[in-house]
Amino acid sequence: MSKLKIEKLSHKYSNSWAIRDINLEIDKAGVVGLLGSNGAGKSTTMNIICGALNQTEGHVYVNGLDTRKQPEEAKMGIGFLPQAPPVYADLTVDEYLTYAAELRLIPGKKIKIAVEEAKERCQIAHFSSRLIRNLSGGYRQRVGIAQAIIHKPQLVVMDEPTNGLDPNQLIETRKLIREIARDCTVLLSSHVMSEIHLLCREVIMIENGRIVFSDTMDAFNNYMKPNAILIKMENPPSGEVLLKIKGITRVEFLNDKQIRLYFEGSHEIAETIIATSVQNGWRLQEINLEKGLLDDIFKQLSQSQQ
Ligand SMILES: Nc1ncnc2c1ncn2[C@@H]1O[C@H](COP(=O)(O)OP(=O)(O)OP(=O)(O)O)[C@@H](O)[C@H]1O
Repeated sequence: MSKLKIEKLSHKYSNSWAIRDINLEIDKAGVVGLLGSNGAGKSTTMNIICGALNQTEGHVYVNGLDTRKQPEEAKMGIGFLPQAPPVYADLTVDEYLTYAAELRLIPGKKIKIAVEEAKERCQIAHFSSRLIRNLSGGYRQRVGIAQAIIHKPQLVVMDEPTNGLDPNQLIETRKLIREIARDCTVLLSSHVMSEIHLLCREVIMIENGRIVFSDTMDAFNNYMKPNAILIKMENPPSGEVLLKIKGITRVEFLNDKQIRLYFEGSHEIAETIIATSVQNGWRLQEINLEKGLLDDIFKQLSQSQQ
């Protein structure tokens, strides 16, 4: 049974759609990244998965349970770290985690042990009686993560968990997330591509409320690399001659002047093609790396990181 299954999920705020027709299924442990620029729809999707927001259309199943029809049972299997950690600054770590355990309906006798275990896993036991307001951002985030795992859920949803952390805190928090994901699925959102690369086994990319990519990290790496080049030559040679250029793996004639060349290796292939064309009088008129949609996505992502 899949840990998380989403079917035709859409959500509308007043009269505009924030997410549209999201479908996905996750059934293994590990970190799954939800990648998208600001406003792409990550938080909306996560809030719906965790029952903090009711969707306009579609279904979410956690461990096979429909989150709208059986919300209490479904929520037993979910831990949630929202974008702003839901901690109370005036409570100590112990007081807050005890409260979180009660909210999660952990039986009274088992609360103490659940709090101790969560503190141990998040390495915050030495701060048990410290007021949360006196913790650094990184440790406050650890307390947020501790409340998300206190009931040992199989699915932990974290909305931009490393946002605003300094470089040291970032490394430590990512390490902790990796450890947590050893025995459960962590669905983590980020608008930072490098973070997704570092942490995730699978990637779901969302733009303008729609999934534009969903596959393994390896497939994502291949998808991100442009591997075709479109050229136009006045006097092109045969395909066999083009295949002799180092790195070219396939030649596709689109018409007698336009050709798509598939290649392996670096983008310097463009320079090789230009030089070879000049030497042989092929009269190259146009040359473009083919990336299509990705250019737009990258532009948006880089803008959102500025
Ligand atoms: N409460 C709201 N009322 C109206 N529109 C909203 C509301 N919350 C989000 N939106 C809009 O829905 C879209 C998706 O927002 P969402 O917060 O889900 O994106 P996100 O990918 O999480 O972005 P960010 O990284 O900035 O949090 C955006 O256009 C946003 O402006």
